[in-house]
Amino acid sequence: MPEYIIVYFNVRGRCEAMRMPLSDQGVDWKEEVVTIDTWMKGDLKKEAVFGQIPAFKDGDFTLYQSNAILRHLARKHGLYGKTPVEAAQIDMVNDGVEDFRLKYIRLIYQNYENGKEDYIKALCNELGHFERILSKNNEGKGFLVGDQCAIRSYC
Ligand SMILES: CCCCC[C@H](O)/C=C/[C@H]1[C@@H](SC[C@H](NC(=O)CC[C@H](N)C(=O)O)C(=O)NCC(=O)O)CC(=O)[C@@H]1C/C=C\CCCC(=O)O
Repeated sequence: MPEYIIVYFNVRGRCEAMRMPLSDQGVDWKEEVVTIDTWMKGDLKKEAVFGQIPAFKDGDFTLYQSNAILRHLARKHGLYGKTPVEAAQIDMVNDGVEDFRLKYIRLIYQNYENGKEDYIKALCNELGHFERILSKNNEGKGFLVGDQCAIRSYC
């Protein structure tokens, strides 16, 4: 029985960034897929610390906030760099991805028809930030930071 359970809607959304490292590291997990109807009943929302999912169950421990879940997995599975500086660099990239994700979510949920053209135009610049970070590590031949995979190397 896997010790990890991801509780989330039936979308990639905020959980694909967990699924890829777990899969690549050969770590098993179970999915508890939440339907909209179940969510609208309100029990799960009431139970959620901030009224939202994903939730991540690690044995008897349940964690909310997707970025906290990623950092938890990074610490547990050696994906958080070798030094405090490398961990801080990984946090910086994770926060950069969060900024990028929020722009995507605003586009999807608030401004799709009027915003999609500008969003696509800005994509090269947005992704360029991450390319420049990669290029600075071992002339782009390395990982995000240091000389090993990190939790944010996957997306
Ligand atoms: C009744 C509303 C159902 C919404 C389901 C829908 O699939 C939404 C998904 C998008 C949300 S995640 C769901 C949201 N949780 C959070 O925003 C958590 C934020 C927290 N800071 C964290 O964990 O980091 C939530 O619980 N909504 C319900 C509520 O009552 O508030 C944000 C996304 O990224 C999800 C997907 C967006 C687009 C889907 C595109 C296709 C894909 O990625 O597969």
